Amino acid sequence: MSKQVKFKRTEANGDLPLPSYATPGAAAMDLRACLPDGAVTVEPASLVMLSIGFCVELPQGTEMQIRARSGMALKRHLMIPNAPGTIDSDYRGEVKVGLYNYGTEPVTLNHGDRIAQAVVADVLQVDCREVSDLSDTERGAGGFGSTGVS
Ligand SMILES: O=c1ccn([C@H]2C[C@H](O)[C@@H](COP(=O)(O)OP(=O)(O)OP(=O)(O)O)O2)c(=O)[nH]1
Ligand SMILES: [Mg+2]
Repeated sequence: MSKQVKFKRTEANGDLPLPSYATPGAAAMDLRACLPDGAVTVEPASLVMLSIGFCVELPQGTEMQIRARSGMALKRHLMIPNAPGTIDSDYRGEVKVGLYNYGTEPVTLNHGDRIAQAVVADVLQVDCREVSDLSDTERGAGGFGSTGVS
């Protein structure tokens, strides 16, 4: 059985449907903008924080990742600066999406527009232990392109 995520509607959200998966195989559920005043315009080089109209309760051991929808990011020039946004399993506040307009034109968003998508994923919370030596590997300390380009 799939895990359950609880959504609590905010006072400002009278009508938005629950986030949902657009297709049976979708990895992420779409999140809509809750804009009680109807619309918001994001000016170039400006950031808006939009509510999705719900608070969430995630199962312990999971997180929600707030990711850009490709069309929003690549065609409408609205990116999520803190991508992926992290929703902790113990967070009970309103889920918000930050959108930054990196284009040159203002972008208007309307109430109910699908502004982002959310993946719920398992997470490991580990014990952090300090040591004086780490195990040897073929890579060692090589990184940042050390294995070549092509
Ligand atoms: O895009 C986001 C990112 C975060 N949050 C909420 C849920 C998350 O559980 C909480 C804290 O987020 P994060 O850990 O990324 O922020 P922080 O700067 O580390 O703040 P804190 O000290 O509260 O953890 O803020 C959102 O609503 N949207
Ligand atoms: Mg944090």
